[in-house]
Amino acid sequence: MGYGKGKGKVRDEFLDYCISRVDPEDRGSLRQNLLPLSRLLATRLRYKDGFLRKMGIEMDQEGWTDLGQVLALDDFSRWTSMDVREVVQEAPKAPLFAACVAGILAGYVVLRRWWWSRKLPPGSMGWPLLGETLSYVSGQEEFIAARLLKYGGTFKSNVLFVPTVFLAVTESNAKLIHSKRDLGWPAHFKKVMGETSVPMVNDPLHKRLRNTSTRAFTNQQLDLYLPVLHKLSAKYLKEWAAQGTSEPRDVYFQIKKYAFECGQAVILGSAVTESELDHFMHLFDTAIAGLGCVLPVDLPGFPFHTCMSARRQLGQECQKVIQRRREALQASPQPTCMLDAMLGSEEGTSDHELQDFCVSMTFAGHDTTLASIHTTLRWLKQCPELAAGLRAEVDEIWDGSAPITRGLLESIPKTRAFIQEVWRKTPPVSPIVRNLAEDQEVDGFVVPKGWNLSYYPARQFSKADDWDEFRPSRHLDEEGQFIDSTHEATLFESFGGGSRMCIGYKFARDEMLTFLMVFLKHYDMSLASSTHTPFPFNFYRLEGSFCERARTEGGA
Ligand code: HEM
Repeated sequence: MGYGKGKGKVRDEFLDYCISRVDPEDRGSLRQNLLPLSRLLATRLRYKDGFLRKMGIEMDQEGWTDLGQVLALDDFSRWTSMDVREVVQEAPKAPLFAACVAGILAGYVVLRRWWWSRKLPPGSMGWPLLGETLSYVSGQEEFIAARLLKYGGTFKSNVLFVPTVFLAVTESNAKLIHSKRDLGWPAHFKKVMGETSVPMVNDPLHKRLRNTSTRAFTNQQLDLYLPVLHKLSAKYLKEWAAQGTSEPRDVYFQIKKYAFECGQAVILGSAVTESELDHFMHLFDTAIAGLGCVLPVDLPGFPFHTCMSARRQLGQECQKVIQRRREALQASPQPTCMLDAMLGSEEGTSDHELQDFCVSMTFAGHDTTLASIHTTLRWLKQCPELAAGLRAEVDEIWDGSAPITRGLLESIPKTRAFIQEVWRKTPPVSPIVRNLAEDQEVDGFVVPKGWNLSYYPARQFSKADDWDEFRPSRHLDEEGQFIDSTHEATLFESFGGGSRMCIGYKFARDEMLTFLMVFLKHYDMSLASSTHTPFPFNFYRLEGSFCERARTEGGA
């Protein structure tokens, strides 16, 4: 019997033979000892030197020999159970076991790498761990467009510490990414945002929570929010204009507070007081900083602990509001805010889920609109002729004091087209991402389970004509009616798509339109500078000051 041949057979023969040689009462324990040993060694055993010499078996320098030699020995049949036990005791079980496992694992890793490297799209994975993250965060659009061009379409990279395949901009790839449902956020994101928050969870929890949350975004609910948005736009713009100075200043925090209050008033209701609002904003900002913690350890002394303490407090504050809204709904069942719509849900949403709803909607809705308002004002100031056209459109349909209604928002197609062009040209969130729950074939490549797929109709790869031109009229038809491109996935992907599409996109549009109507009707801004900030939200940060429109244009 040759060395290395018929290992299974050799093993079985050896085992059976040994067993047949020992006392019947010893057989159970001998089998127990021999089985793992023979499985691991297959055809090789290590013998005590003296024993092997006595048997006349040759060894290599390290004291190994061939089991075939042992079985071929004539006098093997004369081995006693003691001889067999000696063999068993001398066999080096543990080191060999470890060596075998390590060898198998190393082989597996090498083979898997080799196999995937043949199937993966082209591209560079960058530095170990860091990948190409730095180039990515310094300009996602440029990063993606440059590589789509270089690799002729779909390419791989490693960004934000996750191996990622960026998809070529095609209808089929847009469909593919929209058909995927899973997001692969780091575990600490979930702690910060809430274990039951819609943007963090995957199916089946995602499906249930998302279904319940859509109650807050029905057309009927959205109409309820318009007076709140109108009131807050009027209040803040008036305040900013009153503070107006000839000295330009960073308007980021002014606009942030406006966007935050709009979110809170619509999510939690107008019962939130001014001091509660400031407290909420502080807690919220401290908690959200946890997303960027490199060491997400929730123990005293770690920065993440401070963030999580704020997050726990935020949950408690939300709970107080939930209680208040419950009582208010008992007195008058008419819903006034998103939380009311959730409380009216028949599907039994727990208080914990309600708290996470409030936090996650604030997160998803407030920085995105904050970024959009900055960028809209920047484009307005860049394009004075377009701005004049929009003012004329608003002047024509609104006296500046009547309530802003759905009807009014729908009669300003140029303004709607303007906002859509702002979102096409400078999308606040980009690109959209899904995590793969199983291996996926894409454009003839295979992307392994656990990787991210990313899709973004960047620059010249967008299907927009003259993609670099800021031209709102592209969103108007021949009769001047607004063309909604929200679902045109090769042109416009600012709100994503499929079962994870932005749940608040209609509300975001209402907020932008309401703000813009009040601004265009009554106010103006002198812009000193605008600085492009690509990450984490893509927008232009502004320096300037607000003033009443009459001062620059001689009256509206
Ligand atoms: C200009 C404003 C906004 C932009 C550009 C924006 C953009 C996005 C994008 C790109 C996504 C991911 C979509 C996908 O992966 O397919 C998303 C998801 C989401 N957005 Fe928005 N969003 C905005 C405003 C809002 C507002 C105001 C709310 C709520 C009040 C909101 C709530 C959400 C939620 C809950 C998700 C997660 C949906 C899910 O995972 O099922 N967003 N948003």
